[in-house]
Amino acid sequence: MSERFILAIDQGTTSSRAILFDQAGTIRGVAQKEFPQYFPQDGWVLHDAMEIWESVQNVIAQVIVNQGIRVEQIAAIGITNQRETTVVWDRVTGEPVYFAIVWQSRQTADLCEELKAAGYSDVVRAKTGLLIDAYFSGTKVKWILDHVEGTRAKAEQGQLLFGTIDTWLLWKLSGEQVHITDYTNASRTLMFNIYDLQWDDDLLELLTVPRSMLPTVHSSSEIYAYTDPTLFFGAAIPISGIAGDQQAALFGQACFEPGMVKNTYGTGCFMLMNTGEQPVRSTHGLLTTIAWGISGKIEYALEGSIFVAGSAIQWLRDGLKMLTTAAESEAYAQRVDSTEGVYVVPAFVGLGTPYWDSEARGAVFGLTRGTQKEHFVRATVESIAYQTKDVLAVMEADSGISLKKLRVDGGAAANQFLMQFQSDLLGVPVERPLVLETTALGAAYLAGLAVGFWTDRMQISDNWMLDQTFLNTMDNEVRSRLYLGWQKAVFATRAFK
Ligand SMILES: Nc1ncnc2c1ncn2[C@@H]1O[C@H](COP(=O)(O)OP(=O)(O)O)[C@@H](O)[C@H]1O
Ligand SMILES: O=P(O)(O)OC[C@H](O)CO
Repeated sequence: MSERFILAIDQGTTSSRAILFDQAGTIRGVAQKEFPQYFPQDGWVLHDAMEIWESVQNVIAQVIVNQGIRVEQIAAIGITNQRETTVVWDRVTGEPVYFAIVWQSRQTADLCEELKAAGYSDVVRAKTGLLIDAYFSGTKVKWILDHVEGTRAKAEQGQLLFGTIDTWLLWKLSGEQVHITDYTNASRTLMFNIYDLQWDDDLLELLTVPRSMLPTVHSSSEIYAYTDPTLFFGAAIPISGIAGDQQAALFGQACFEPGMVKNTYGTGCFMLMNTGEQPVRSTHGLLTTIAWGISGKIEYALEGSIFVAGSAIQWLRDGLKMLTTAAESEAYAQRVDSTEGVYVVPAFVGLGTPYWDSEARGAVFGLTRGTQKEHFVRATVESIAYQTKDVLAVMEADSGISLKKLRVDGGAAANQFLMQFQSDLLGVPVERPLVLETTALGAAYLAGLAVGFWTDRMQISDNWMLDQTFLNTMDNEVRSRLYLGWQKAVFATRAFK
């Protein structure tokens, strides 16, 4: 019999990918497609949900054709997705009623300030593990119903559906039959109680979101539906794994034991620590979130969220035209020994953990007549590592665990300079696995476990393979001095409003 594969769909903030994995967890085919980003106003970030769906169909077809496999060789499909991004669509026409409001978008910041001023922060945190912030889906749904003509009446009549991107893709892949999400994605909506595992009526009332719009919430690993045979070469393939991309990366990195941590360097940067069956409440701006729910058991994670990481490199490339590719940032950074005191704080859409400051905007400090492009690029790359240090400090404080090593992944983890600087700044080893696409791998594992392609987590842990370890080479004194400069830069950025 011919070899079989799991197909992972990784629907990220800037691109969609379809990746074929074999049983060893090795990548056997990749197709990727970027899609347009829309920035219509300061701090707003939108996608077109139909463009996302088209990009996903495109990469699935491409990977099948390019690898020359038959669809019957795909044992199952796993979906992983940019989280929180909100789509509202008409259940009859299947058409979105508005753009997808992206997780990064600040367009509901005012509404969040109102909710905070009215004293809802504690109740929201107690139920959802989250803070009131424009990042999460709840206020985005309300924004659509409040601003897009005719939508509230339709929603109240049960005509509209809400979904994060996993739900939207499952709906489309299943031939518009199935309206389901998983625990990890539900836990990012601001409407889901992560302790009793239900949509929360009080929060729905607060956000004026009709319950009929919401998907049913399932585990992260089970057969949810089969692909519509009219879509992909006539095949009905089981779709059997769903997780938000950061939780999928935690799974793909085989961080199965409490205390294990991974950091994913993509558009944003997200550090998650597995806390096991015990949800840990943060006092420093970390989020309590569902790591996954499998076979009736929920496991939790602590998360630090950085809104702008790899996208700062895209800004250098597309906005400032300083680079032609993101990868070039490494060579520029290495061409100088330091930034000569330049700091870039890429708070383009505010700051996440631990500051949660919606109003902050990007800033540059320490420019002199001698500042060159190399210093500027290096400072931008370094900002990703500094933000990570901010997050790690509070992660250690809240969990009581001091980090022994950090597992890394995501597109920007390919940057050798960044990884070395990260290890130097944290003072701990940084471990990069052979497969950097751990987000997709995690979704593949979740899908494969549900159909018996893999048997258990032990097999998955055995598949994890090291590519490179980066060891600290920096003096304590230098580290303290550099970090103090960063802290001053953040302070000054936040003061400028
Ligand atoms: N070598 C590199 N150095 C720095 N940044 C990089 C490098 N390669 C990719 N990136 C950045 O990583 C991001 C892409 O990573 P990816 O994991 O695909 O993100 P996402 O899933 O959020 O779309 C982009 O923002 C890009 O600018
Ligand atoms: O697209 P990424 O990989 O930056 O991930 C986005 C996150 O899921 C947002 O919460």
